[in-house]
Amino acid sequence: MKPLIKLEDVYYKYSDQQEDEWVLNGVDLEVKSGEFVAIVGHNGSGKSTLAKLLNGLLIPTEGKVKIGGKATTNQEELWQIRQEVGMVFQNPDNQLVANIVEEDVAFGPENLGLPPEEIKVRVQESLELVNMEEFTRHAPHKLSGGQKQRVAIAGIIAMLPDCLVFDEPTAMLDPVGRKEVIETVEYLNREEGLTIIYITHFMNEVVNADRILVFEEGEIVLSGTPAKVFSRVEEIKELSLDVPQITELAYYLKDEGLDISSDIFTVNRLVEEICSLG
Ligand SMILES: Nc1ncnc2c1ncn2[C@@H]1O[C@H](COP(=O)(O)OP(=O)(O)OP(=O)(O)O)[C@@H](O)[C@H]1O
Repeated sequence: MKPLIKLEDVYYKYSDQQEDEWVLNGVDLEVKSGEFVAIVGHNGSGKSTLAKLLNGLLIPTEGKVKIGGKATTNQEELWQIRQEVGMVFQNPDNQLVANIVEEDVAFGPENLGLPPEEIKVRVQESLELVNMEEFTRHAPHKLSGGQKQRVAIAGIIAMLPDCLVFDEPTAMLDPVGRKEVIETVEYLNREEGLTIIYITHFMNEVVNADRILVFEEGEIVLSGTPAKVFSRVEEIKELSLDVPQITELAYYLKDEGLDISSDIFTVNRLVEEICSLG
């Protein structure tokens, strides 16, 4: 099966950068349809730039970005690519455009020129998918951060994309909002089969991803399942990143000689492992 997303030797630099100063430095990547891929890396490592390349907001300086076989460098296909790859950014306030939730979600489909009956169905279904159907007639500015972000997600999925790219969608939210958003993302991936690219600084948000890519200076320096990536505690720390606290605790307990697994992401699992030691 062809990958949904393919990056072929992608280099990127902004116009004000020096000749040899690459923000992305030869990135090769394939993402299959239905995969949940997390991207982590410290500030300035190129994550947001990569996100913007995925739906043609930016075009590679060198190399190619292909979505379902279509290259973002091909102007005629860009419109199609932008429908297939939906973007969700950090600040929900910047993504909400209307005064009533249902009008906000309808904005994208209306711009596609769809018939009103179809728009109505899409709005209803999208709000149900993010668990916000009770707020159809509410004013978006009166919602909590997590609720606003879920309305923003509904507005994107009403366009029926194949892939959702999240660029630090929980950075401005409190712990409750963060939980709401990550549960919604996981649900859309697991139950609706949407392909997810999820950029974050919070490692505990991506323990259920299929794959984690660690970025450093515009390159993928580490990749694999959460179990594989998080077991490299020292390497991750050298990159100024954190592993989930509970994984780190398990790592040091194991280092002290406790016979437990290295892929522990939850408190319950650590408790079980320790109790089973007898
Ligand atoms: N519009 C721009 N013009 C010039 N340079 C930029 C622009 N946007 C980003 N950069 C530079 O590109 C590099 C990568 O930035 P990018 O935002 O992709 O990193 P990031 O990993 O997403 O960082 P963060 O975690 O802080 O969001 C940084 O050095 C940044 O200063």
